[in-house]
Amino acid sequence: MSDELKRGLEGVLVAESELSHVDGEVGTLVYRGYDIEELARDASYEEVLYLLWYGSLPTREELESFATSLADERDVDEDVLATVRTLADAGERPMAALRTATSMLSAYDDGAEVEGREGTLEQGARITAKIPTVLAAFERARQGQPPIDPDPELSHAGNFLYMLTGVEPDEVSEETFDEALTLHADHGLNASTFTAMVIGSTMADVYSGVTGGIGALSGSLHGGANQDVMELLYEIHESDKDPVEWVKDAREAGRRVPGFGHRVYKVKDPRARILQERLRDLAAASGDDTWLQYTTAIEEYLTEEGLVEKGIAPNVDFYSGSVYDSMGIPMDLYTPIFAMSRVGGWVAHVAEYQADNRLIRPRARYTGPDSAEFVPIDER
Ligand SMILES: CC(=O)SCCNC(=O)CCNC(=O)[C@H](O)C(C)(C)COP(=O)(O)OP(=O)(O)OC[C@H]1O[C@@H](n2cnc3c(N)ncnc32)[C@H](O)[C@@H]1OP(=O)(O)O
Ligand SMILES: O=C([O-])CC(=O)C(=O)O
Repeated sequence: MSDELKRGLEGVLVAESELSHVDGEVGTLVYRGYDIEELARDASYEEVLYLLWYGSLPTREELESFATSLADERDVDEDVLATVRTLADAGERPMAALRTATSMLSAYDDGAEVEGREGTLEQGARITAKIPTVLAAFERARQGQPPIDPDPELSHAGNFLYMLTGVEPDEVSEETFDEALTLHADHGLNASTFTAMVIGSTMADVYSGVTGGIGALSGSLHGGANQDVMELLYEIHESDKDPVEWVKDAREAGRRVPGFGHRVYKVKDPRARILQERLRDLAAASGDDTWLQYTTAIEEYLTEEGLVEKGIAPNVDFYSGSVYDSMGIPMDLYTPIFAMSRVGGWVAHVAEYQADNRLIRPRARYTGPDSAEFVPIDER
């Protein structure tokens, strides 16, 4: 047994997976061998889910049947919607509300019809289908509005935007959002996926794994950074400072730049590259390139400063927020939207891991005292 301490489990190999591969030196990401750029451009989120869950890209017929069965699961029980309203009234943060509501969904799931991998995928599909409904209902409740019923005729991406606003999205918004969902669907053993896997490795149900995954994703070192980036951009905007000056000051004050740095990527994240392109398209279409200017200026400055050379480059969270903001989506929904996509990866990894399961249980080096004399409470 090796006694080498690997803080943060950096580089530790704990499983084999066919699902996705991140090449951090070159800056590529593939899902089951398919390059993320191609999938983002040419495949829908539903196709990507099918690929991750069932192992191959679907035929047209398979996709139609899969997308229909997913859309049929979008309705959420009235009790869960009532809880969502209660949470909104209490001022709960959307990511925490999503965590609570996702956990509650299990009370209204009669269980999988089959056992094992297929059962995990069956329940995982229900969770994946219902998360957008929960999230949109939460946002509507915060605005004092009733929820909008899901429309089974719309795509996963299109239906979410519709439930948020009550207006069917235009083609560009739907496609851009669908692309963002594809980009966020899976990413090796990131912290939230590992969390879901650890939970799954005890043979707990997939609701527990997904609920844990949401919790892990919410933190500022992981998915929470997309909201932090947008808050930073607004802070800069409202300060009337030049973005580069602002970042200089922040760095001098010892602040990390959210949306930069990654455990695996030592070069720019390919998803950041694609999202930056989408931001460019959205800015050209709207005539407002404020966020594009700010983010590009910050990236250029940090590149000149040698940060990128040191391997601290833009990650997916650096550009996603500006894309969502350009689509009029509130800032604190960005991380829940990440979860709405990543649930596909969590479910896929739990199903894959449980098929050849071994309890995940590492160890810590004990650094406490060897022995201590117990003193009864009244004598301390
Ligand atoms: C979807 C995702 O989860 S993508 C990641 C989203 N998170 C963020 O964007 C938050 C900002 N980034 C970070 O905090 C980090 O880069 C992490 C947590 C993502 C990865 O970090 P780790 O692999 O654990 O690296 P670690 O935290 O040890 O940092 C290594 C060095 O890079 C520096 N560094 C890392 N990220 C940044 C950053 N964003 N800004 C400035 N310096 C940074 C650290 O200060 C450290 O420098 P040092 O060795 O001189 O002390
Ligand atoms: O892989 C990671 O550590 C974080 C990340 O980019 C993701 O989860 O998408």
